[in-house]
Amino acid sequence: MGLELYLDLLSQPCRALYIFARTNNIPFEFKHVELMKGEWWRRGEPPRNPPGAPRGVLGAGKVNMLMKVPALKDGSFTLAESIAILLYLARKFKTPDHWYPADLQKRAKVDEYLSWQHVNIRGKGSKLFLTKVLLPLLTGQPLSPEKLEGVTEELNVVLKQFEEKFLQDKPFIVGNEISLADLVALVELMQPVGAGYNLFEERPKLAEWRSRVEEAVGKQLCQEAHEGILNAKNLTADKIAPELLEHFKHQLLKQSS
Ligand SMILES: N[C@@H](CCC(=O)N[C@@H](CS)C(=O)NCC(=O)O)C(=O)O
Repeated sequence: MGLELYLDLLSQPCRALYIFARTNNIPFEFKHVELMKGEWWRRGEPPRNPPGAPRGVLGAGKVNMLMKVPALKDGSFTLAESIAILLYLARKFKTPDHWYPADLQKRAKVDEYLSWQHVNIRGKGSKLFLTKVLLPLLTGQPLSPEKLEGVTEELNVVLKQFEEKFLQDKPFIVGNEISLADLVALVELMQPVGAGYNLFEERPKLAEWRSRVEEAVGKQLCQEAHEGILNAKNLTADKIAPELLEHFKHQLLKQSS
């Protein structure tokens, strides 16, 4: 059995894997897990999965023990966590060195960004997306300008750090060539763009970096991977599984309290 990747391209880490695998000609079977339909949600455990409810594509934890996307299955081997999966693919398929350089210090700089981004770029970008796109669907009310300003400001703080501390004046995060750090950064930065906050507009340095990253992996591939998220502004509540809406409601209310 060949390599399987369980993905939904609305998810940032899934897009990173998809683009990485495609741009490096890594053969894989695309297993689509529809997040908005709550497929991942059916974990086989109450109260999330009432008795008799269908099991999701992730097979109640058999493919990803954490029941999230992305997930990898390679024969009988399974793996969770996008960064671990990216590294597994880079090593197994011996992708070009620049993605995860053998040079000790260059590699450490990739690791530095990958370690930082989780609660910073990813955390704040996801929060803006959930607040701007999903919260109004849950409450049926437009978002208050104060709330929007608050989450946007949190994101702006980490964007400034990204630009000034990580990117500086280099073409890519680790110098002259694209690495996993750039790819992971790009997919995360596109999430707020999908929510209607075009953060590149007033940041020419980031906009130029974005073009370089897209050029390096292929503009068409990037466009294809981001098509869904760039239409996310048009999401309506009826497209989202009710249990998922309920979950997000709790999550967002907790975050904003
Ligand atoms: N740290 C994980 C994050 C995975 C993750 O949060 N996936 C989301 C989609 S972006 C998901 O499956 N959410 C469903 C859930 O939280 O149960 C990774 O990088 O793979």
